[in-house]
Amino acid sequence: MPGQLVYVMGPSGSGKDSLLQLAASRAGSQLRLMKRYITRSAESEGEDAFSLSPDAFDAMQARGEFAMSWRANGLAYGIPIELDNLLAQGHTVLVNGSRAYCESAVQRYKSALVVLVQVDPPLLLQRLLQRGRESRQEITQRLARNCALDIAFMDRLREQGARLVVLDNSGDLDSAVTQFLHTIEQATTLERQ
Ligand SMILES: Nc1ncnc2c1ncn2[C@@H]1O[C@H](COP(=O)(O)OP(=O)(O)O)[C@@H](O)[C@H]1O
Ligand SMILES: O=P(O)(O)OC[C@H]1O[C@H](OP(=O)(O)OP(=O)(O)O)[C@H](O)[C@@H]1O
Repeated sequence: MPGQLVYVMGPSGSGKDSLLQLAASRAGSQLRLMKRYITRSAESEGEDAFSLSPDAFDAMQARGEFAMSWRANGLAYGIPIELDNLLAQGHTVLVNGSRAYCESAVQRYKSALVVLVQVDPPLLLQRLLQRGRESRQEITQRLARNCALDIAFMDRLREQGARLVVLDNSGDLDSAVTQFLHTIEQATTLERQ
């Protein structure tokens, strides 16, 4: 039985990492959360990711050790090729993705469930400030990225036949995670019928 990729994306600060961590802890072994390789200092708060230098990242990429990779926010992000093994073994795998990369992701993983996390815009700045990981300038750049992204990607994803779900995380995290897990359950049940 093939596995299911759940590709989660959304603006910085929308709560992707929080949703993924809590969903993975609630679901236990039923879900696998891919740990990312990011050229971000290991000291940075928040996401449990492998930290590596840009040169080390480029070397991994050159060796084909990433199933997916992209660059944004002055950083490089890699999803290890182990993802393909987990999917082949039938696992449901969660990935913290990128909106700018999502069309490439769906081209490679055609049955992916794409979850766009959304938050009321006024909340976004508040949450990024609350997280306290980025400088005010970096926060401004991340918010500006949202405006620069071509929102037609959602229509293009649907034209590609992608399964796209929008998840609102403006309320409490627990409710959003419950909705997220329910969405995954529905998608994996449908996929396997
Ligand atoms: N539903 C929520 N309610 C309140 N705070 C939240 C919620 N979801 C996430 N947060 C907080 O908002 C900040 C950004 O969340 P994070 O998961 O890092 O977002 P992303 O990974 O999308 O950048 C963090 O400080 C996190 O604790
Ligand atoms: O193309 P975009 O949708 O804008 O995403 C760009 C990158 O930013 C986010 O990661 P990161 O962990 O650096 O930021 P975040 O935790 O603040 O989302 C996201 O996971 C992507 O890797």
